[in-house]
Amino acid sequence: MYLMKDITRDGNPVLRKTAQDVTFPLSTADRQLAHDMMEYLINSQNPDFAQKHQLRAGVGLAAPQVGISKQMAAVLVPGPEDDPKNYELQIILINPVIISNSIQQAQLAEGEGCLSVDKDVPGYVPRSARITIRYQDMEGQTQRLRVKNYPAIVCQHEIDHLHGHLFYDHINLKDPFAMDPNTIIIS
Ligand SMILES: CNC(=O)c1cccc(C)c1Nc1nc(N2CCN(c3ccccc3Cl)CC2)nc(N2CSC[C@H]2C(=O)NC)n1
Ligand code: NI
Repeated sequence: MYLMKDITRDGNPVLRKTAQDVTFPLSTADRQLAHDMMEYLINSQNPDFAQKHQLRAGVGLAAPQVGISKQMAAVLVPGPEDDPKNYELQIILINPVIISNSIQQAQLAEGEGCLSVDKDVPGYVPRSARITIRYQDMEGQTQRLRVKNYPAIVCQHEIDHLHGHLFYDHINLKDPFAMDPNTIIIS
């Protein structure tokens, strides 16, 4: 079970490296990694458990954030407020590649946070509103996933981690809240 002490923080070089491809069949360690990352997200989204263990809530976690420079990320986007466990997206992405993306952009109304970045970095993080991801599943089967809006933003944030990018790399430092008219604002 991961705790916040297991999460690498900005400044650790592992967060700025391109992670290594995962090979198949998955090793026991790789399977455990996938399980533990998803388990962290589930635990972090449980207010009582998160409070008890002082976990920051997240909807995505990439292997470099637990110090493992491998192309693997977990995404857990809750369902609606009244039924959060009816997840909008629950997936382990292995060797993910964004193979197409919309010109249309989207950004979170309140900017982005990251478990590996302790400071708040205000500003819009413009991303593609819709993307198609080619990835391998736990059995090594190549899959394609089309996502849009919030799940798309989360997937892009996590895939960025696999290439050594952090969310604030995308903030317009001259005008962090620059409003591009045809960018979808997601709240
Ligand atoms: C929708 N709220 C906003 O956007 C947002 C709103 C305000 C400020 C910021 C700064 C925001 N930004 C932001 N908020 C989140 N969380 C909101 C709370 N939530 C959560 C919290 C408690 C229980 C269950 C859950 Cl689910 C967990 C996720 N997550 C991300 N990111 C950027 S993409 C990867 C993802 C991530 O997991 N970061 C750790 N950004
Ligand atoms: Ni992050």
